[in-house]
Amino acid sequence: MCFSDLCRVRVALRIRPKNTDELAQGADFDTCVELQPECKKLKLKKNNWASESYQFDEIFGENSSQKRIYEVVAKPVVESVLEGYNGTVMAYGQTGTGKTYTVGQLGKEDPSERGIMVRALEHILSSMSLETDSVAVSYLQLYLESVQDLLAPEKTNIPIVEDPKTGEVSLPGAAIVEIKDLEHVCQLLQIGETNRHAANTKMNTESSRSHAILIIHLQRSLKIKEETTVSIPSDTEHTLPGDLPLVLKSKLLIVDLAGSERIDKSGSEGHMIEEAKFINLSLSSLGKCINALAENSSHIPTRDSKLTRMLRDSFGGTARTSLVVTIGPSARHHSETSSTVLFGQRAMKVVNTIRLKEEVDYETLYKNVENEVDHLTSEMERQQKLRHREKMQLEKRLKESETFLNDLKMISSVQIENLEKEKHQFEYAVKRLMQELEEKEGRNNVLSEKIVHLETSLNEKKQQQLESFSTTQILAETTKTYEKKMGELLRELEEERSRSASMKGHFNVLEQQLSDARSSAQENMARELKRELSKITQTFTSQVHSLEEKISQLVSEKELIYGELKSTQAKVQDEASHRQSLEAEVLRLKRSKTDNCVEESKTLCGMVRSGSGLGSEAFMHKSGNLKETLASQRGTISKIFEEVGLPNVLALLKSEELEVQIHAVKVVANLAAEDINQEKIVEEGGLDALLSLLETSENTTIHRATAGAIANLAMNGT
Ligand SMILES: Nc1ncnc2c1ncn2[C@@H]1O[C@H](COP(=O)(O)OP(=O)(O)OP(=O)(O)O)[C@@H](O)[C@H]1O
Repeated sequence: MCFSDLCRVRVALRIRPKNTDELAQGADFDTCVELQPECKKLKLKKNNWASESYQFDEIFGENSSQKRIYEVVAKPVVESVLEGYNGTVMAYGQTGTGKTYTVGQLGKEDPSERGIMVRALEHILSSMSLETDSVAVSYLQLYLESVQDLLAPEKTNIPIVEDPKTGEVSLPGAAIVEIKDLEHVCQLLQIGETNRHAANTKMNTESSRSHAILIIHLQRSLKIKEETTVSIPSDTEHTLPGDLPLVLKSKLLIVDLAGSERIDKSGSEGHMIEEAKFINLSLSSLGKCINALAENSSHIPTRDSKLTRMLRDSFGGTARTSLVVTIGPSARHHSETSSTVLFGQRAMKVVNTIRLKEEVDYETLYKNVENEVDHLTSEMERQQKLRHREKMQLEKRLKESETFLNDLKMISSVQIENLEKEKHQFEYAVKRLMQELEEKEGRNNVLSEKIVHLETSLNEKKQQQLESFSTTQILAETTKTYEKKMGELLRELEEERSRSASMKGHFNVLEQQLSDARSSAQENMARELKRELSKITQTFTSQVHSLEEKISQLVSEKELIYGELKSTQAKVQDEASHRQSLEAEVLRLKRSKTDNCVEESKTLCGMVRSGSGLGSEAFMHKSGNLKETLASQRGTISKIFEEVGLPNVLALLKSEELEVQIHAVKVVANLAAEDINQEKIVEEGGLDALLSLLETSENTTIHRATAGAIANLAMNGT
């Protein structure tokens, strides 16, 4: 990428202050310059005859500071160099007029004395970043047409090479030292100054016989975007991928030319004359080139001297160029001053075509690519090693996994077999438990049925026992009544016996009377009495017989009742024991059922969730049913009682049909069980009816029911 611009060589004139030596030479120190600084014009005087005025870009008088000269002369060039253009700042003038002072003064003790070289580097360093940009210097001197390295004095005869295509001048072999900071700059310039060959001349003992050239190489980094088409010097277009390290390369030449004086004037002798010839050759060659450029000549004799070859770019080239021409004020040096002024005037006519050139930093690019290749190679090797290691590890793991898998398979097959066995065992156990459960359920059902049955029978037994107990009570009562009756009968018998005895006494009396009557002839009467007696006797005997029969009947009945009582008591006892055993059995069965249920629930826990729900619930249900039946019977009887009426029911006790009697007596017995009915039954003659039924009936059911009813009535307090 190139940008071109026309730029005239700028020329400033600097007038050195009056020299102390010159002043010492005479109070009439004559000057040859007439200065008009504000119009930047100078007139040269000779023998008080002033010549025409010469105009310069800037004229610095005796009191001009180093700083001012830098800012006017060098600063624009330095700024241009920082932008990427080449630049040149030169000092041209007679020996001792202050070229070195203007350009190379280090100003170690007084910074204000610093010349253009130090100030330019200071300016450049402050304007660049040394992280991305670089500043390097070469410090050379051209002495007797030989280029020497002031930073490496052993390097002499350094060739000057021109790029045939670009015209770029380079000095291969010259040291290029990268600058770190200003201190480093001063050190390098000091080294260069020390090494600069200086020959004593008559005019100036410290006069520079060589041309000193400081080359400052600048490289500033630029970045361009991807896929940018870049024109590169090989005239081929390349599309370079990625960010390219583009750079702006520029260089600044600061040249402190050797004195431009005439040989005879400088007083050079022998070796010195040779020096002066070469110096003048370079300078005259430079002057010729400038003349040719100023006259737009087609031929520029740059190849005539090494100086013009080195400065090829500075005049008529692509560099922005500033020239400081230095003159002394003394009239004695009028001709040198005049030639210097004319040199400057010609130089002002030279126009350069400054050109900005960006180029790919192939060195950096190469380094970057090389680094990238190194990095990629090492990364590739690392990756290969890593992959190899990973492969080895994976193979190892694969083997381990295979072994593990085989082991696992074996273990799994054994476990599967064991599990199969266990499964079969469990299935068998479950089946067995299910069977047991079913059996237990069956047993429970049977037990529940048994319980229900036993409950029913127990209730019946209870009822029977209750009835037996009532019968026993009735029998006891009846026995008591009979005993009482028997006592009464026995008393009657005793009375009869006593009456009989008294009758016997009376009979004896009568027999005595009879015998007396016999004796006294009252035989008729006796017969009468005898008949009467036999009647009485018969009556009595029959009465006695009947009584005795009654007694014997009562005794037999009593014995019968006793027997029945005993058998009833035995029955009651049996039934009581039977009931106890039944209750015990019921309890046992309940317990057994509860145990079975617990066992069932334990057995089926987590396997089969089921329950019969029978047993006690069923028993309760049955028991409830029984109670309900009794209650309903009682209700029915009460209904019959209310509807039929008690006298009618009692009348049925005397029915000739046994079934009717049985039902009637059961009704009465049930009624007699209720307290509220008892008095009514007695009032209605029920007790007598029951007693007569007990006497007359031979049916045991009637006996039992009647006895129960009598017992209930007998228990009534009232
Ligand atoms: N503007 C100035 N102010 C003060 N002193 C100056 C000035 N110019 C030159 N000098 C002094 O004059 C002397 C000669 O200067 P300088 O060496 O710079 O001349 P020169 O042109 O470089 O000579 P040569 O060509 O022989 O090297 C030095 O001592 C320098 O300090």
